[in-house]
Amino acid sequence: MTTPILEARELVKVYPGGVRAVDGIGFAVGAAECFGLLGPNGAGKTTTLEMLEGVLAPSGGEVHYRGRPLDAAYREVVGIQFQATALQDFQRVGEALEMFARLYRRGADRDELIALCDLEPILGRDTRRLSGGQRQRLLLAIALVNDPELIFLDEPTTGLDPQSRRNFWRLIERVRARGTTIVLTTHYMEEAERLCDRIAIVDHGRVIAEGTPAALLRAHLPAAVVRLPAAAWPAGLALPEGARRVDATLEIATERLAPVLAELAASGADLDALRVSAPTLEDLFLKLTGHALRG
Ligand SMILES: Nc1ncnc2c1ncn2[C@@H]1O[C@H](COP(=O)(O)OP(=O)(O)OP(=O)(O)O)[C@@H](O)[C@H]1O
Repeated sequence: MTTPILEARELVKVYPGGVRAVDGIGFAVGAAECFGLLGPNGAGKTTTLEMLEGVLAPSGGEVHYRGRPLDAAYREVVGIQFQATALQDFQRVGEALEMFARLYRRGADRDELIALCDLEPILGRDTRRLSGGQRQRLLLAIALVNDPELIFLDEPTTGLDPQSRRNFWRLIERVRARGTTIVLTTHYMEEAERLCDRIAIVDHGRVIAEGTPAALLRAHLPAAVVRLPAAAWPAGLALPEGARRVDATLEIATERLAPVLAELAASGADLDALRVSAPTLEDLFLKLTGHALRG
């Protein structure tokens, strides 16, 4: 990791009524890094993010920015992607941008921001008449309006169709390429794998694993899983080493694919229905928690 810019230290949040939403979360985010909090609904991601943003007071622990506790100057250097409810009725896209820009001393170059977030074609559009993807682009531009060093995105693509989600990913990649530090929450493992340099997997208010997606997968799961219908395997022939039957499928988890494929080819088995897959963060989550990410 590069120099930490943001640190969560033993954060705890107990809501009135006793819900312990965050139960001792700690991690550090490097400058210019895209850091993801990945976890199922109710895991405590939003609560953690709001404490990092400085909008929710922790019940325990601290947030440090550049090595010091948060202070009044913090809101000038961070950008928060608000919910659509922050937009006012009878407001056009360009007007919304200007209204938010007036709240800060620092400001991004307006034309650059419009180009970055692809807002030119919809500047005159009523903010109530935007598609889901257009609304998210506007809310991202608003998060960037004070030219922040660090932005927070809470489930930025939830509810978007797959095409708009991919478009939004490209936009986040552009923002990251400019050197802006990004902290986001998501329950889409594909989003975390694609966008995040490092992730913390959160469950029941705690971090259960942290690292780069690739390192986490390498540490906990085989490099590849080969699957073949069990019926395709020649009767009487011993199963390949490491193979196990899962219902009507033969599964071989392996670190080295080539010898496994060579053995299968030599066996005379019908390989037409053979499938090779790389484990995903979803598999990892299932392995670490015993329950599915989307469940
Ligand atoms: N204002 C609140 N008062 C009481 N309990 C709350 C409050 N906000 C959240 N919670 C509870 O805290 C826990 C964590 O919620 P949180 O929204 O942080 O999780 P999350 O991982 O962001 O989930 P989601 O993806 O559904 O937003 C949940 O059990 C939730 O019901």
